[in-house]
Amino acid sequence: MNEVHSLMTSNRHNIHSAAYGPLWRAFRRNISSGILHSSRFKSYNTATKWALDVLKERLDKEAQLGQCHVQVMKHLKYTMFCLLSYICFGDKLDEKVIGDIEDMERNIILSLSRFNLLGAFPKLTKILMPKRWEELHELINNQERVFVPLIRARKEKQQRNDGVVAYVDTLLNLSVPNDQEGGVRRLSEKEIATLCTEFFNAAADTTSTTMEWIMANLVKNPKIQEKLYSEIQGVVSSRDGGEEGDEIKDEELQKMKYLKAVVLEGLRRHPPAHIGIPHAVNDDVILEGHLMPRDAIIIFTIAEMGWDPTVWEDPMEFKPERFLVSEMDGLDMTGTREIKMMPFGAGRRICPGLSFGMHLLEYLVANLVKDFKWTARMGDEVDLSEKIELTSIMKHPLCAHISSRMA
Ligand code: HEM
Repeated sequence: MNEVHSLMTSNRHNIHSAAYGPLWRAFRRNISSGILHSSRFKSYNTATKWALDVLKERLDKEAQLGQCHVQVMKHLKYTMFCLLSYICFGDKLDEKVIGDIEDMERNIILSLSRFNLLGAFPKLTKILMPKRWEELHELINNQERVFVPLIRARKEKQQRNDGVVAYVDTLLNLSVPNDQEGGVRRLSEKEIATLCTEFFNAAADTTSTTMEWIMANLVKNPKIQEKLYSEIQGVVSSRDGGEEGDEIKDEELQKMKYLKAVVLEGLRRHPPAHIGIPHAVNDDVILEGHLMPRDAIIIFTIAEMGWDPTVWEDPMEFKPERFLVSEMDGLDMTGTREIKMMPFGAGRRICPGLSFGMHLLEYLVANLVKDFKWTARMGDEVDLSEKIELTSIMKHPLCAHISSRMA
């Protein structure tokens, strides 16, 4: 792995990198059919419930301090880091450690594009840009300083068999082809640290950004929020007397068609990635009469697909009802049958976190709407202008007024 890949493996102008392929493929398989497969969701119940409690507590606290106004995004981000660190290392981490991971990942994201040139021309840039190389090494050292102790602690716990399967366990057990000597080998601690960064960066921003957009639209459209709340109440009030807890559970989420429609509409109207990660064509392909030459770089315009007026009526409006009509039943988001929208990409490189991402969005939206009424601040309009960072974020972050529904 070269130094630039040591920050994020998918930071690719290495799309063609044969040397990198096997490790990346093993990582993908490990996520989609292993740690984040839908059969595992139940085993994350403790983690998701904990993250939800942290989120509600933080929202409550800020609301009490600031006349019920909350800056939503910072809490969503922190919540995602709580949840992902639990899944990654198999336990609740301290606030300080979670904060360190969040800061470190943010620094990496913000500076990643500065290192593309180093990866493309390492020899030349080592002479011409020594400061930038120093900066890169500093980020890599920091990544290892934060993650390696956590990886080692997890390794020890794994030996004591605590009954939890953490993401890091699956990486410690992973075998990848050994390029130099043939056969297979285990991942080094440094490689595992890089894959942890990949995991946090792929999952935290995408999910929290989408959550913020959905909540902003629910604030802007009180009727949609009330319709969703009615659905939630309907499901919750039909609980058997014996059912415990006030949190909405997986089985209950399955019964909520309008909730799913709200989440899908959020992903269609505000996909966090406006364009996909660049892909390359393996061989010459003729597509609808156009030649795509071998090695051509292809970038899918994800947002434009979801806004196509020939496919979607009033595409720029937020209308979850469009997903309730029969033609939308079983909408294919994997690109296997058709592509109407592809917020998670499509085909072989589709997001391996699709099912988990959808599950999380439904779980968080349902529970936040069940417990709080979300409204705009007095005299304030929710502004849905966008700004592109790593993902497409709200130019004016959502600041909402919340009030407890229990009162
Ligand atoms: C709202 C939630 C999410 C959205 C909208 C989303 C979207 C995407 C998109 C558009 C891609 C690029 C696909 C392509 O190259 O064609 C991607 C890749 C990826 N996503 Fe997600 N994602 C989400 C959540 C997650 C989660 C929870 C994880 C868990 C770790 C995850 C892990 C990844 C990884 C590892 C890749 C790179 C896959 C590869 O290059 O082969 N994502 N995601």
